[in-house]
Amino acid sequence: MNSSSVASDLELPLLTLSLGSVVIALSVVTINVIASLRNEDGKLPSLSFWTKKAPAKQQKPTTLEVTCQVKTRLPSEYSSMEHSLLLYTNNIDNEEHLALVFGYEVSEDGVYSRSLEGVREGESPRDRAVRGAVDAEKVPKTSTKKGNKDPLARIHSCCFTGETLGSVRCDCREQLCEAMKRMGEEGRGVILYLRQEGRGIGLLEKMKAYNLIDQGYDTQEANIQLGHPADARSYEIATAILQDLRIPSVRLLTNNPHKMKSMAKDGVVVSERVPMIPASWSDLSKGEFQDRDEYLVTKAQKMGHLLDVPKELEVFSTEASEKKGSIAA
Ligand SMILES: Nc1nc2c(ncn2[C@@H]2O[C@H](COP(=O)(O)OP(=O)(O)OP(=O)(O)O)[C@@H](O)[C@H]2O)c(=O)[nH]1
Repeated sequence: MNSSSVASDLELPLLTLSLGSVVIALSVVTINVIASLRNEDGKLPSLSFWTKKAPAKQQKPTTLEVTCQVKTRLPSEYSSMEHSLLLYTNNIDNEEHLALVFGYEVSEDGVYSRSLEGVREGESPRDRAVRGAVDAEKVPKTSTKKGNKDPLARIHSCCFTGETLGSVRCDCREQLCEAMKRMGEEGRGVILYLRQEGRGIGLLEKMKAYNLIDQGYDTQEANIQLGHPADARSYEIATAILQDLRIPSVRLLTNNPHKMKSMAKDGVVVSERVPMIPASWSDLSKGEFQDRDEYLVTKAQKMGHLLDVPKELEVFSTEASEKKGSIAA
């Protein structure tokens, strides 16, 4: 027997041995994997589990798109003029944001929604009427820039407690009514009614914030105590809606400088800021204050709102911290 035949005699059992170990190792791994897949009742997952594809990663769209889905005429007791209520959807959030347009007009230089009035394939005249669009042949083919005074605009975040329930913890209802009244008087204007309850933190968290306010925190501190930013809103949807409405430039009804900066950044010109001064602040001599006065003082003194605080209300800047002190103790 030569040395090479001894080597080949040894190689075969060694190879068989290693293949055997690999097979055993693979079986142990398979048994463990199957065991880990069993449900609590010991059964293996159904066929759909094995055939299900991994969920595609949700890509956030890079370009914001807003679409007006429907428009309707709305006479309101808050204004001398009826307005058009437009409901928008978008590709960034699932909210139905709204625009209240005073002086909606489908004409070459009018304010109207491009996305609503645009001709959609296969739709009948009735379909157009149901979603509130004019007859397709009435939509202008060209457009010219309006030369008139810029329309009033307001970006308004919704407030269920103030607007629906009449809460006086804030001035939201007064601001909405005032904006509608002024736009009715001018015969033009647009309110962008954004579904951003509680400065973007939602009703549940806003109600918790109210309880903290009742314990002595102010409106800004309450948000922060709950782990939220003082203001969680952004306004790019408002700008996109204005662009859809062919409004390049506005007179913005606001005391909030962040809204103005945001408009300008996204390409809408704010040619003028029209302040919103609470009606009750014109005469505080009776010394009758409401919760919202303290709220507005905080906005002016801590959140950058452009409001001159009357001297009668300066008491609120120190009172809150004293109350908090007593809670901490
Ligand atoms: N988190 C929180 N939200 C509040 C409180 N009070 C009112 N809000 C919300 O604040 C928002 C008020 O929005 P706006 O009136 O549009 O905004 P603003 O920042 O006051 O700016 P201008 O009114 O334009 O000057 C609404 O979403 C309300 O629900 C509060 O104490 N805490």
